[in-house]
Amino acid sequence: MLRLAGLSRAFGGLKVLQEVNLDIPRGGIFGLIGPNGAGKTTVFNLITGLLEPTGGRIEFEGRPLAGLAPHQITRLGLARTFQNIRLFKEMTLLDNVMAGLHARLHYRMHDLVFGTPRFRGQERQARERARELLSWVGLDARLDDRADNLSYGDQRKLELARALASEPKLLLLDEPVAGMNGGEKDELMDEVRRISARGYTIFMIEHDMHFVMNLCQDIAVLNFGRIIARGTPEAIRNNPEVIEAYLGREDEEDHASLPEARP
Ligand SMILES: Nc1ncnc2c1ncn2[C@@H]1O[C@H](COP(=O)(O)OP(=O)(O)OP(=O)(O)O)[C@@H](O)[C@H]1O
Repeated sequence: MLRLAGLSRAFGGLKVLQEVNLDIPRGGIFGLIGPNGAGKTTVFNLITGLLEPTGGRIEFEGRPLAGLAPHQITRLGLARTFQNIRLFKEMTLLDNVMAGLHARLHYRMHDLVFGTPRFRGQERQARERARELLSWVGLDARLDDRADNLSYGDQRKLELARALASEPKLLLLDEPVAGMNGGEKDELMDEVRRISARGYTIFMIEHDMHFVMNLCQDIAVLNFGRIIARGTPEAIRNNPEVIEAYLGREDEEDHASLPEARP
């Protein structure tokens, strides 16, 4: 579904990604892990058109993404959440998700200004869909709350609902459980599983090993801008090069081990 071929990116003399090759098949939940600064977010920024590669190419469903603007890439069916939450904080939950849906609506300025039946019909449908998406992440009881009244964990869930509003085929999640407590992580794990079961392909970057190892069937490891391993959670956990990448860095206190997945 998504192919990265010889993908490279440098910032000045700093080679952040070096000839990354990665094929992400349709369906399932794919994880990209790696120590801080390995280049993971840069991979997402290249895929979503926020950055241009300095080498190599990206194809989505066989179509090269080179030269496309981020909104054009979104229209092809690719959506993402960000490591640093980006919500409309003073707007309600419903309006935040509706904002994501508007990219897909088909009315003209005329319809909007005059409140035509076409406009009203589409708005009604959008509101229903927004409600449904909020229920997928367990926030449907708080439709009219302001986004900034949510806990940090719930703001992340709202971001996920908003990303789903663009009807993506592939959903990129950048550290979805960062800042969440244990209970929130477990809830999100169930919600991501259910979203995946609805037919969305999911590609996540995540530092929380328990979350990644339990959720992803297929994991790649990035270290210093190169893919050093790819495989099942079991294979990744036992890969000596991966263990070395994590254990070999003293600044990685919270990532210093690859814990066993809970059954
Ligand atoms: N716009 C930029 N300009 C210059 N350097 C950058 C830029 N974006 C990223 N970098 C550098 O590229 C390297 C990789 O960063 P990136 O954010 O992709 O890593 P990461 O694996 O996502 O890290 P983390 O797990 O900490 O989020 C870092 O050394 C970072 O400082």
